[in-house]
Amino acid sequence: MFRLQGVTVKMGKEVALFPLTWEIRRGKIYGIVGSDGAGKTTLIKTLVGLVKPTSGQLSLDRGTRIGFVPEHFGLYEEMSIAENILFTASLNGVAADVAQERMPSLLELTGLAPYSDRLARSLSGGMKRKLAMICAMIHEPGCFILDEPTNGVDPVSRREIWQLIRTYRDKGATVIVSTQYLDEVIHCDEVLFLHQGRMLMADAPKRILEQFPYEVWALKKMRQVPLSEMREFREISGVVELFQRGTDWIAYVNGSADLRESAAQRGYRLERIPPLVEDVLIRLIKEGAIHDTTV
Ligand SMILES: Nc1ncnc2c1ncn2[C@@H]1O[C@H](COP(=O)(O)OP(=O)(O)OP(=O)(O)O)[C@@H](O)[C@H]1O
Repeated sequence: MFRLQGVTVKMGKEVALFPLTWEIRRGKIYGIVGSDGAGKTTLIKTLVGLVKPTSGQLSLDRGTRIGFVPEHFGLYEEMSIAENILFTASLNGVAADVAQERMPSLLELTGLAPYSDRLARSLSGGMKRKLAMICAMIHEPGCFILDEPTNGVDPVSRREIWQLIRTYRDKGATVIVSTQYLDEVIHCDEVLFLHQGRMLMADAPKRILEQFPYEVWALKKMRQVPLSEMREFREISGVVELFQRGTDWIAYVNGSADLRESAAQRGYRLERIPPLVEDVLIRLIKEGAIHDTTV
C-alpha cells in the first residue's frame, strides 16, 4: 500500500526523519512507536502528504482513500455527535441512509451511543477523540491513519479506541497509528520503533520480543535489599544488566548458572520472566542498534 525508500525529512536545519525504508501492506495494524520528539508526527504527516520528503521515494497504491485523525483535530463544536458524523459523511460523498446505517455500531463500539445528541463542545477529550475517529472512518477509507489517538485518554476510552481500530482492521482496512505507550504495541500486527528520527526496528511484536538476546530473571526477596548487595550481583559473570522494576530486581543474563548459584547462597528466589517491549527498546537505544545514520 505504502512504500518508503530512503525517505528523509528535514525541518529547517534539523533532521526530523533519517532515511527510512519501510513497507506497509493491506489489512494490518501498523504501530509507530517512540517517545516525544522521536519523529512520529513527522512520519505520519509525510504519509498523509502534509510533509514532503526532503529526499527518497514515497509511493502509495493508486486509488487508496485515506482517513486521518491528526494529533490536534477539529470537530464542529456547535453540532451534536450524530450531526458531526452525518455532516462529515455527506462531505465525503456518503449517502445519508448509508451513513445512518453505519453510525449505530460505531457509536456502540466507542461507548458514545447514549450521548449522540450532545454537542461536541460539551464532550470530554476522550469522547472528542472517539468522535473524530468515527468521522474519519464513516466513508470507510482503505487506510486509516491516527496520530497518538490514546494520548491523555482514560483507560476505558483507550480500550474502546483500540477495539475500534481492531474492528476496522478486521474489515480488511489498513490502520497506521502512532503511540508513545509501549504497552499498546501488543495491539499492532507490526511495529516501527522510532528514536530521535531514526528507525530502531520494524517487525511483528512477537518477533521483536523473540529477538531479545538475553534471559530475563527477577530476583525476589522479602526484605529490603541493600544496594551494596545488588552491586555484588552485578559483578556475577553472565549478568549484563541489573536494575530495579517495582519491588523486584531484574537481571539481563547471558548464561544464568552463576547467577542461580549466587542467588541460592544469598536466599533469593529467582524467577525467569519473558522480556517486555521496554527491555527490547531500551537495549536498542543503549546499544545503538541503529540502521541508517547518514542523511
Ligand atoms: N515544523 C517544525 N520545524 C522545526 N522542527 C520540527 C518541526 N516539526 C518537528 N520538528 C522537529 O522534528 C523532530 C520530530 O518531531 P515530531 O513532532 O515528528 O515527533 P513526535 O514523535 O511526533 O513527538 P510528539 O510525541 O512530541 O509529538 C523534533 O525534534 C521536532 O523538534
